[in-house]
Amino acid sequence: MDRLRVAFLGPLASFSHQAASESFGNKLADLIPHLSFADAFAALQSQKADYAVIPCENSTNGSVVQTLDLLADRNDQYKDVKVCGEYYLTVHHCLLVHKGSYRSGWSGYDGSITKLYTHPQAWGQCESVLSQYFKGVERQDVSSTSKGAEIVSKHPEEKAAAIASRFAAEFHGVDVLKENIEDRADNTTRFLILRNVLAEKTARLDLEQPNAPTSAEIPAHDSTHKTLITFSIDHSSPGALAEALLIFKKHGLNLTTINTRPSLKRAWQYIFFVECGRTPSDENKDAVVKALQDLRDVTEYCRDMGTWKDQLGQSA
Ligand SMILES: O=C(O)C(=O)C[C@]1(C(=O)O)C=C[C@@H](O)C=C1
Repeated sequence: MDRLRVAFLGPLASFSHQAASESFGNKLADLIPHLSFADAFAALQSQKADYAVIPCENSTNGSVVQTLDLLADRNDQYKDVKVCGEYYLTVHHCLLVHKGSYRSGWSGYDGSITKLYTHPQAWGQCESVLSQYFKGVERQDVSSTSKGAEIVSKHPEEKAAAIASRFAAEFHGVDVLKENIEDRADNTTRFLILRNVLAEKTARLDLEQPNAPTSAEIPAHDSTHKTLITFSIDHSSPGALAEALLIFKKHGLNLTTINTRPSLKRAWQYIFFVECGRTPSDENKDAVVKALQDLRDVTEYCRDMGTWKDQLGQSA
């Protein structure tokens, strides 16, 4: 069988790398780092990659809006990209400093760090430590947590630290000044596994997560398949959103999350991202197709973004 090409946000040792290697670890796969989520989407659309592993939400900090904006696909750039799986990664952040720069460790830390680097999504996962020890310290967004670690490794002259994983510290040869700086021990990021629907070999892959969080750790949804549908509505028509959401109920589809992003067509008009779940049965096997037919009557546009196995609580 051909090797699978899996795109993720690099450089190596990012959390996305970890999610990609864990979710495709038992397959013949080449993991290909990309500079941005947009680059990974573009590689998937142009079939330079068969899959992409992209973060979409974090249990502490909420939605990854950059990913939602790419899924919104306002300019029809990624029309063959669909979701085919999900992966939950427990995310532990560390404060990383240039090798040998703080020899007495966290207990001897003198408050001299003047700059912090990380991916924008990580700040909101570590607010307690940041507000307690790094008030007023400059925060520099970088393209990924591992990019932050790489910068710190290359700049001994800066009094800087990066927020990234222990794996990134080892990979980039920097020291861990403090570990587990995330606000919550159960800090988890959900990654979507995307595929190009035109790539033949992606149609058959079974993507089970053997180590998925169990229902004791995270409450499971009462469903085993999830579907993502994006749509926009005519906001001037009273009840248009309620009407659209009732269609999910009519077809026995349980709403699990709803997100919005600006449509960028008119101010205060939105694209809705609705995830719904169902336990597959003979009765509901056409539920998604029927719901999409009905939605087309009440929405301005709507798009089926794929169906995949719910991994929450599957290993319980
Ligand atoms: O910067 C990384 O290491 C990433 O893989 C991105 C990302 C994200 O966007 O959510 C992934 C997991 C963590 O939540 C923090 C950052």
